[in-house]
Amino acid sequence: MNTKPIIALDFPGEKEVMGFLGQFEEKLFVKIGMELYMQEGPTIVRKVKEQGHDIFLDLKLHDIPNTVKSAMKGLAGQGVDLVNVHAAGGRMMMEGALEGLEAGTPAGAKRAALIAVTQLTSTTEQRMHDEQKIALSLKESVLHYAQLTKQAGLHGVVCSVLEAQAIREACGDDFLRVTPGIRMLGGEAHDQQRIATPDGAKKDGSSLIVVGRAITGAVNPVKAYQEVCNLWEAN
Ligand SMILES: O=C(O)c1cc(=O)[nH]c(=O)n1[C@@H]1O[C@H](COP(=O)(O)O)[C@@H](O)[C@H]1O
Repeated sequence: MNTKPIIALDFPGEKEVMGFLGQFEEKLFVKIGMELYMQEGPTIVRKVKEQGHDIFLDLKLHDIPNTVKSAMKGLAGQGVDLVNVHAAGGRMMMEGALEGLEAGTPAGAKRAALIAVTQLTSTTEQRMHDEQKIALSLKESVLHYAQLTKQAGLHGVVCSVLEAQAIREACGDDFLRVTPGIRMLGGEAHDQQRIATPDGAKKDGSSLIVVGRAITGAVNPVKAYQEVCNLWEAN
C-alpha cells in the first residue's frame, strides 16, 4: 500500500478538485469523502483515477449486512484502493462488506483494502459516554472495535493517533491504523478532538495519515503538503 499522506479532497465539486490537483506535479494518495461524492458521484472517482492518483473512497457505510454487502459490490467496480465502513455496524455487517467487495471486484483487478472506523476523531470520551452510553474508556472502545474488525477479516481501522500504538500491539503491525485528525504544531483543531502532528503520528504507530484542511486550506497547498511529507517521512 502507498504510504504517502492521504489528502482529504473535501471540496464542494469537480471544479475545485481539479483546481487543487492541478497545482501538483506528482501522483498523490487522495481521499474522496461524502461531501464530494454526494455532489459528483462515481464520475469524480473515475476522473481522479484517470490522473493516476491512488484513492481512498471514504463513504463510511453503516447499515444492515445485506445492504452494505450490495453497496460494496457496486463500489468495488470503481477501481479505488481503500474503502471503509463503520465498525459499529457489527461483525456481520463487516463480513458482508468484505464479501461484497470480493464479489464486485472485476476479474484480474486488485481488490481494494477495507477498513472500519472505530470512534470518530471528533469524539471525546465524555461525549462517547453521554451520547453513545458506552461505559468503557475511549481507548478501550477503540481497541474493542479494532479487535472486532480484525475478527471480521478486514485490513485495519480508522482511529486517532492516540490509540494507534495500542492497536498495533493488540492486532499486529500489518493491521492498518489510518489516522485522521492531523494538524501542524499549533494549527487550528476545527471540529477534531483527538489530534496529532504528522511526526507524532509516525512516532506513535500510525500506518497512514489523512490530512485535509491543514493542506487544502493553506495559502500554498503544495508547500503545506511537502511540509507534512517531510515530517511524516523524517522518522
Ligand atoms: O474516515 C475518515 O476518513 C475520518 C474518520 C475520522 O474518525 N475522522 C476524520 O476526520 N475522518 C475524515 O478525515 C478528514 C479529516 O479532515 P481534516 O480535519 O480537515 O484534516 C475528513 O475528510 C474526515 O471525513
